[in-house]
Amino acid sequence: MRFLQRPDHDLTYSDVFMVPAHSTVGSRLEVDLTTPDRVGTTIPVVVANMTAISGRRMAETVARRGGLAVLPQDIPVDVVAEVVSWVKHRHPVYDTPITLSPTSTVGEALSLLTKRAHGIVVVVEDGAPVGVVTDGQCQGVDRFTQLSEVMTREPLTIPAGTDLPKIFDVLSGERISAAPVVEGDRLVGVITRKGALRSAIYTPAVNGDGHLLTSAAVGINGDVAGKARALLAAGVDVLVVDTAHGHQDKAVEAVRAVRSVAGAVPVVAGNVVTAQGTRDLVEAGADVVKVGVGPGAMCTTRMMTGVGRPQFSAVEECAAEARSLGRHVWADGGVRHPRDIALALAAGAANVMVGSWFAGTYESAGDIHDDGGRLYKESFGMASARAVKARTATQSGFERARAGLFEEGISSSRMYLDPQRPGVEDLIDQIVAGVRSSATYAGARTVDELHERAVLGVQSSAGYEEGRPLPTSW
Ligand SMILES: NC(=O)C1=CN([C@@H]2O[C@H](COP(=O)(O)OP(=O)(O)OC[C@H]3O[C@@H](n4cnc5c(N)ncnc54)[C@H](OP(=O)(O)O)[C@@H]3O)[C@@H](O)[C@H]2O)C=CC1
Ligand SMILES: Nc1nc2c(ncn2[C@@H]2O[C@H](COP(=O)(O)O)[C@@H](O)[C@H]2O)c(=O)[nH]1
Ligand SMILES: [K+]
Repeated sequence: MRFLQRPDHDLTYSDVFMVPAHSTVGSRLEVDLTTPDRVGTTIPVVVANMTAISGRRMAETVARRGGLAVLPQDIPVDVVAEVVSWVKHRHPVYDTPITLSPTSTVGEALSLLTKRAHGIVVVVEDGAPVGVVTDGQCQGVDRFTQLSEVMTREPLTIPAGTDLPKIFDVLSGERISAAPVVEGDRLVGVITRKGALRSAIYTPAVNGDGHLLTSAAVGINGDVAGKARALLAAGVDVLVVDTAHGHQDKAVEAVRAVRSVAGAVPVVAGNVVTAQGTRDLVEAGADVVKVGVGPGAMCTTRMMTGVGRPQFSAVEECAAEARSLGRHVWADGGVRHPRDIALALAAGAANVMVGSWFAGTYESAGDIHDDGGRLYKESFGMASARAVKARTATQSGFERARAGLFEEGISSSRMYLDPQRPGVEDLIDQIVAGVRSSATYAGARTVDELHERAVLGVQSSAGYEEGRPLPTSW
């Protein structure tokens, strides 16, 4: 990566733009976004380890499209083990169905429909689909109405293994968006028209056994090696050592402890924003260093402490150091648009963490709320009073109150679902389209080539503003 003119101050994503270069890449579909960090992701998207965002549905859905979700350090190990096992038993192509019985109610169906983006409840009897219910069929009827009264009977089903373009055509021909997938008459999944298209374009992130990839975070306090061992025993494929200030002795010790038990499992550690911080974590055993202090949407660190670093420059410096040591970085925080991910990769990141942007999706861990017809989810920072209270639940009242004094995050924010893109896969489509296109503008076929070839400039806020679309006249 090079600058047209290297600036003498630090920059964040909005400060920079990429200049188009001569390209021999004939199509955006020629771009391979497999990440060079060797964790197994086929797109550069990692869901941040935040309690309001990263749970089982997020992990399953994102891994199916080639990304990875990190389960937060606050989730008890036995729950992580259960989630990991569940994710690993999901189908790499078909979505997990929402199932109810013919005597279940419309109210139950409505409360479950927003858990997943595919938009149908499959009504089952003895494991076989006997009906399908959509949101439309639940409107205008009493919430206690039984599903047998509103469902479409003898629904169209797709035999498992059917060719993906054929599924797309069949669903288009029948003018339906989703159908149950069956082996014999047994329900094994759901597929949507968009899902068939996506499965033809994306490659799932899987481990050596072909199971969807999983990851979990461990903090730096307590028995770090013991917790890491337990996570490994649960089948976690990528371990993340997670703390606000990764460049402190305790964090370095924690990385050493995790490395000593991790074997061949990749160890990610952070957060830092300097070359020296990167080097120290690599020397302690990190395969990947997580970069970002203060850019997160839920984060008040910079306002509380004045500490942090504009994210583009932080990623650039840390990535250069990591790459010189044969390692990589994940850019963590501050991503609001697909462009930010392209720019993080241009700066040298191998993968990019997204938190709050994904909070406003069906698949995030929180409950859905309705604000006068606009759906939203509540999100909160992992250093907020709310998260600290949960994390310190086993400590004395005094210790909890003392920990609560050091909050550096928002306890409650509303993340609205975009009606055009309510599912995390909709956002992934947008990200992947943007980043593939960005690579072709740079003449790059891979993530590494994007980094090597990118030419960047620094823009004024007017320059940034010019790039935004204008929905009304001026
Ligand atoms: N990327 C970012 O900008 C930030 C991310 N976070 C996220 O919030 C969550 C909680 O992280 P964290 O607060 O590290 O909690 P942890 O539970 O991981 O504990 C951090 C440990 O480090 C010690 N410590 C020393 N200096 C600091 C410091 N400046 N900030 C925080 N801890 C310090 C703490 O001791 P003591 O409490 O006695 O001081 C404590 O023992 C994590 O998920 C983290 O990623 C939080 C802040 C910034
Ligand atoms: N200072 C804080 N940082 C936080 C907190 N919770 C999460 N985070 C960091 O943000 C990123 C995600 O960034 P986003 O812009 O995509 O939301 C996450 O991975 C953490 O590093 C917090 O309470 N305080
Ligand atoms: K912030």
